[in-house]
Amino acid sequence: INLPGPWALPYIGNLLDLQPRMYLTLDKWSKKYGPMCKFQLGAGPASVLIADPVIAKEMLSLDPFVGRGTVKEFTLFEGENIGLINSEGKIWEQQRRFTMRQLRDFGFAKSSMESMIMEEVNEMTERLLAFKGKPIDDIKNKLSLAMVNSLWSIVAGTRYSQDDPKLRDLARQINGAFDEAAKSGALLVIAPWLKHIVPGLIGYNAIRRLMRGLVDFVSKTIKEHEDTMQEESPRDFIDVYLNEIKRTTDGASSFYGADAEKQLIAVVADLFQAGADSMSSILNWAVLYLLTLPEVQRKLQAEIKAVTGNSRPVSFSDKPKMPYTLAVINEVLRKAAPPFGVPHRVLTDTEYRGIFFPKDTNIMINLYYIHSDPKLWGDPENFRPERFLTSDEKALEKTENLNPFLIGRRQCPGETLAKDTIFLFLTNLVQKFNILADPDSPEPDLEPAVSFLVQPKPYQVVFQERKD
Ligand code: HEM
Repeated sequence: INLPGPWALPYIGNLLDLQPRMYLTLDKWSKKYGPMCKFQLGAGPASVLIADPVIAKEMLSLDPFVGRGTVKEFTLFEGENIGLINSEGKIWEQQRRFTMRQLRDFGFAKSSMESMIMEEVNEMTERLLAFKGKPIDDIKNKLSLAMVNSLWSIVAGTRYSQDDPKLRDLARQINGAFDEAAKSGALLVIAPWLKHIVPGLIGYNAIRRLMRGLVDFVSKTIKEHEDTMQEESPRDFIDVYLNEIKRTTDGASSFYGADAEKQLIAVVADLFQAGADSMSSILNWAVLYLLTLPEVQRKLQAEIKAVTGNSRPVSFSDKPKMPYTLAVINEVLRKAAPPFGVPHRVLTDTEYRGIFFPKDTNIMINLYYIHSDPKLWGDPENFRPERFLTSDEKALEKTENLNPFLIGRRQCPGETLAKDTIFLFLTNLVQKFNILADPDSPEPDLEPAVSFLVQPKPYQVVFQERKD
């Protein structure tokens, strides 16, 4: 591939350069080599890093670039590219179209999506009130459980109390899969054959155990649905999906026959793996930023009061009247989106902008670079929600430079749900509480923890009930 890039070692390529914070190395390369550069992950196909929002938008809308780069050891059923995240071609199109329609219409729910999310917000509020203003040291886990629960009630129709061990296990499995990927991913990428020799040492056993646990949990839930569902009144996503399987007579469809239920397991697991951690990480950052920026918090609280009088909870329908709140959420997404998206695979040999991309090339979008490029943002280092507002601060300004959900044909199908959930959680918590630093703890650190994604380091936070 005729592009500039760092010099790569045989077999391991640039993997050693990527430690400990991969996104910082990628940032350095984009600064040095420009909007398109190449590097090498292990002995596999070349990777191309895109650091320009116009090129990203153009490429990701083209058919040859919508494949998915997947390490087969990390897939739910090892090596089977089914479900949503890892599938391609016809299966991907069918499963994605169906899931997006259900997430959008949500016509199958007994109660609306809003009331399901509000139930979680209310439980969270109760739990925070119980601390009576004492510092909390694991807000990450609390948010993560709330997000798993919120997704679970939409997909599987049930919610658990936040103390329920079943829910805790599910959350741990999902978080665990990401952590294992971060810890041992490099070796599995360089030398997947090591799994036959030292499977425990390179994290292979741990990842497969997690995936089996997830499959078991989801399979049991599906079985319970089959035993109790009534075709004419589906209760949740799983019921609607089971109906679709029954209805399908086209033998070529991925909703047909014995394999269809496996697809369902993979789709449900994918919704959790993609949705729970990413939403709770963004909310965790939002809490951390508000804790360090009292001015932003006060302005947010003033807008909430102007719209609701603080005499009722905030609801979806308030959104159009709350541009500052939406700008705060945009600013958190700009700062804390998945730093290099989710990799794509080139499906066929392709020429683009005069450059030849062989089949299987790995494409990564450098969102961290794009979201912190001074040419696009002026003062990217500052947390300044006003950058997303018109000069009178009465409306959101359109921008093509913010792409936390990526863009094009594989764009995140959970975007609306994620934004709505974050909106309801954030506004209703800030309406009830002042989010404060613990005066007895060191000042929180805004540098992300070392991990695969960008997560805040653990910190202490006080939720003080508002009396005003
Ligand atoms: C703030 C929260 C979230 C962020 C920042 C986020 C971001 C992303 C990104 C960057 C991608 C890769 C898109 C691509 O490959 O071009 C993605 C894919 C995906 N996301 Fe999200 N996401 C979030 C929440 C959710 C939620 C709540 C769900 C589920 C309801 C979800 C489900 C998915 C799925 C299934 C995919 C794979 C789509 C495909 O391959 O066609 N995401 N997300």
